[in-house]
Amino acid sequence: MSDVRERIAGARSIVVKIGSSALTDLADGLDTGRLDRLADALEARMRAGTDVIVVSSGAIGAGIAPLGLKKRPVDLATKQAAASVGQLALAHAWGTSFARYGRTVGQVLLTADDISNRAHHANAQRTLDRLRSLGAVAVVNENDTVATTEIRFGDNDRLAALVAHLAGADALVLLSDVDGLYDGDPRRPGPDGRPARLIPEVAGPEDLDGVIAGSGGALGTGGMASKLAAARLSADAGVPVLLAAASDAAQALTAAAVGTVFAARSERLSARRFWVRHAADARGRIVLDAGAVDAVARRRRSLLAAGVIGVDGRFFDGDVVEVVDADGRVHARGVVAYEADDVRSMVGRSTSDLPADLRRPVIHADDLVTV
Ligand SMILES: Nc1ncnc2c1ncn2[C@@H]1O[C@H](COP(=O)(O)OP(=O)(O)O)[C@@H](O)[C@H]1O
Ligand SMILES: N[C@@H](CCC(=O)OP(=O)(O)O)C(=O)O
Repeated sequence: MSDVRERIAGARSIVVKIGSSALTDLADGLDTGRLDRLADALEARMRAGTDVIVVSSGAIGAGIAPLGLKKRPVDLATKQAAASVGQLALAHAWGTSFARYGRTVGQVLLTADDISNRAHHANAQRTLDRLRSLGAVAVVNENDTVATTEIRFGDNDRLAALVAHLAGADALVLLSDVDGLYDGDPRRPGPDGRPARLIPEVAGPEDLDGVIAGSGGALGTGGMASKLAAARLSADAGVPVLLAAASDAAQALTAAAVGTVFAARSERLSARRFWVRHAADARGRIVLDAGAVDAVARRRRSLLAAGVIGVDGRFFDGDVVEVVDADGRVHARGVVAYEADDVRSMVGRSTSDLPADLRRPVIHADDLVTV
């Protein structure tokens, strides 16, 4: 067995994320039979000595039928209403299912802000840790009712990867309705007519060359692209990932011998660079000319005012901003040294033209992380 699979099979603490499609269907809502089988596999892993945190999607999917809706809502307010109805059913179902084993469940609802805000982050960490030490299983979901478009994780794959980082987990398991990563959307044949092929192991970004990550099903949110982004985030945090079908949960959670595994980086990104790249909300954008993009993204230089051609948003020194090219493509994120209006006054000027208090780089190389 590969080292990565061994690491996941032997992990002392894991985060297991379960997608909407594994727990709900459009017509009948929450499927408690499937949820029970997942709880069986999770309980078995806990009894084998592993700490488990569950990230469960499915609130919106579980709220559709009770509200008399015919399909997954697309507007934010109806999604939030469905999530508020469905979350109650979802948490109750997890509670009832684990009660078969005498196991208590704690509900933890988080937003993106809670992960980037230091105080909230510490509180969430403490709650998860205490639930674990009390023998209860945390069931996490996004706090959909208060999350707005700006602060939404957008998908629970990313939330799960951030929770794995926050909890210092040794592995992340993503359980979906697909049995792994394919080189193209498995629902469609590729351009040459052949069926998509399963990729058993992703050792690094080069293994993703040519892979087409398609959209999700009728109930899922992010599709394969959000799982790949979550796998990359986890790799940076030093956490290996297993992507498998929820119907294979028992095998996935014992020998990890199914699905696709993603190796972690051998050296995890420092906490600060990880935060800049993945966790912090960007407060604005700085637009660069082509020379500055090359200097910053390829040659890892500090960003100087001379290469800046535009500034978007209101931000202050110390905030995280996106560094984009003239077409809006994001190349890096960084901690900006000035507030937005100061950067606006510096656009295109060489350092020697600037007043003495504006001569530091707009973003120092140590504070820049490519994306
Ligand atoms: N390259 C790919 N490999 C595997 N699945 C893919 C790929 N591209 C698109 N998909 C689709 O992504 C879906 C899983 O994403 P999603 O529906 O968001 O799942 P979940 O609800 O578990 O988060 C699968 O049903 C699959 O059809
Ligand atoms: N918080 C939402 C999560 C939506 C979501 O990310 O779904 P999925 O892509 O199935 O993991 C819900 O519970 O419906």
